[in-house]
Amino acid sequence: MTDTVLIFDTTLRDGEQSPGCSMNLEEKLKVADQLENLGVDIIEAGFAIASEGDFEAVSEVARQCKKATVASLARAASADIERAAAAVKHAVRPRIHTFIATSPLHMRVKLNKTPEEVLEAINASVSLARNLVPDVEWSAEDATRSDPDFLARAIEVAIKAGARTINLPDTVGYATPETYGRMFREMRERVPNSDLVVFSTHCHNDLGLAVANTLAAVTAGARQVESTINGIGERAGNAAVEEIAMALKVRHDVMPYRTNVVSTEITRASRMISGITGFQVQPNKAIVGANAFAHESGIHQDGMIKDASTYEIMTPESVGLTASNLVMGKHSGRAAFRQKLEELGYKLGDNEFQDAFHRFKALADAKKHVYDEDIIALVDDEVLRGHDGIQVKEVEIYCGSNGPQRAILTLDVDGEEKTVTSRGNGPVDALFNAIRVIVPHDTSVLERYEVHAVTGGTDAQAEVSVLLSEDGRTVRGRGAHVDTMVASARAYVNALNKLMVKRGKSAPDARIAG
Ligand SMILES: CC(=O)SCCNC(=O)CCNC(=O)[C@H](O)C(C)(C)COP(=O)(O)OP(=O)(O)OC[C@H]1O[C@@H](n2cnc3c(N)ncnc32)[C@H](O)[C@@H]1OP(=O)(O)O
Ligand SMILES: CC(C)C(=O)C(=O)O
Repeated sequence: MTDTVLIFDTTLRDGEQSPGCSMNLEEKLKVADQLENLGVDIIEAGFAIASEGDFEAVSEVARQCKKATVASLARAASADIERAAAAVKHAVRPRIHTFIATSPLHMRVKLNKTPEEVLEAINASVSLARNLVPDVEWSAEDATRSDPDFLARAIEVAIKAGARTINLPDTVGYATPETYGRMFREMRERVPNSDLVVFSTHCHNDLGLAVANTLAAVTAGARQVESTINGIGERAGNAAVEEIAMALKVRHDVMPYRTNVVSTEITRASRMISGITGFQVQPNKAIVGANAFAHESGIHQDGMIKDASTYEIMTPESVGLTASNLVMGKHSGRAAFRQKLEELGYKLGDNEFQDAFHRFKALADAKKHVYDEDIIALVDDEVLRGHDGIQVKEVEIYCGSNGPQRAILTLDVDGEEKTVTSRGNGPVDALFNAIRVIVPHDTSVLERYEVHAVTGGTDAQAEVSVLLSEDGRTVRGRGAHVDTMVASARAYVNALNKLMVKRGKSAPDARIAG
């Protein structure tokens, strides 16, 4: 059996299922490009039948990818499978990933099917998919709560119908490393012809065990792992690609398997995803958290000075973090800024770079020290709104103890500038009221508004995060600026742009006030 573990990245499908985590086409193409740089083997680009937008995204990712296999998810339904086939057909290596639940609960309550009907559906769906593409993956949704005897029969049917990859998801994050590993061993042993297929993991993190379960299954013979950058995904998320790849690299002594991941691209990928989705990585997150290579206490610092291996089991460089001696300030030029961005894991296009550089200069004028965290916030902010149809042009706020507070706001709505003055119960309320006047969106609700300082000091940049919901859809927006009110306007408008995309309309629709 091969020692190579294939990485199936589902950031663009399961990752995008995180509430508030939608990506537009341009962002998905950018992520797919970085996933190829990272060396993932398979990119699940979406669920083609879900919407026109998903179909277009899968099709365009399929056209763009040069090395990776591109997959689309599909239910056990002919319309889903045909749509998936049409979307992936331009890929160098197309794959259809079809699934159906096999647990008694899901079959009875959700699918309203008998086990025999589910077996028929597996046979029909995998056979149809195999007629359309040579590479078919079949998943037993909720495998870990399925009856092992039935699961074995279902896998046998899928293999007979032509599936090349058999994925056994822990859909609700219920497994433990022992039970998950045992399931793989048992299925590999008892299902006929199981040596002809690749077994795959797909772990959710409801109990914080997603990576541990994934690794247990690899030890038990799985050779494909489904995972996402930063572990984003439905509910508590999926197993994190970066954690799996580094665990296999660092503990090769006890897990003698390899992946094709280029580990030095990890930081870049992680920052790109948090920048695009607005999901910040928790500081103590393994591998990519801000504190993953930080040492604060004296004994640790003493050890680090003597020999870094006293407290570091991998080098920051191995995950793409490079120590910098570039001090950035208002006298820095483009060359230093470009170098700094590279060190921080960013690769920007020419226009993005120029815009980011101008904003960096403005920031350096306003702020005494420009720290790496400032540049990260600034660039993430730039990446976020490069494609937005609605842009914040000017913000003026009148506030203080003698209300009512007032905001004068100018937005650019698809090339046309609109200015309004609004009042509110505090400056943020006044500002958001002004946005609502220019772009009416009465059906959406502001669920959350959060502010945090990027660095210490009273001249620190504020990073604002906003969660808007409408008809069960949630979107998250982020904005950063030395002025908290400007950051707030940028965050709200960023969320609003995403909401427009989710509604499937272009930003400046008929509902925009004159
Ligand atoms: C575990 C996972 O992550 S699975 C992937 C989850 N991702 C998503 O659902 C995101 C995209 N989903 C969507 O856009 C929509 O749910 C769609 C387009 C797929 C379907 O939309 P709708 O037709 O309106 O159906 P709806 O979402 O209300 O219900 C799902 C239907 O699919 C059925 N279904 C669920 N899984 C499967 C399956 N694997 N095979 C066949 N049918 C299935 C359900 O039983 C239900 O059927 P019913 O309407 O006859 O009761
Ligand atoms: C469709 C499958 C692979 C899935 O996402 C899950 O079971 O969590």
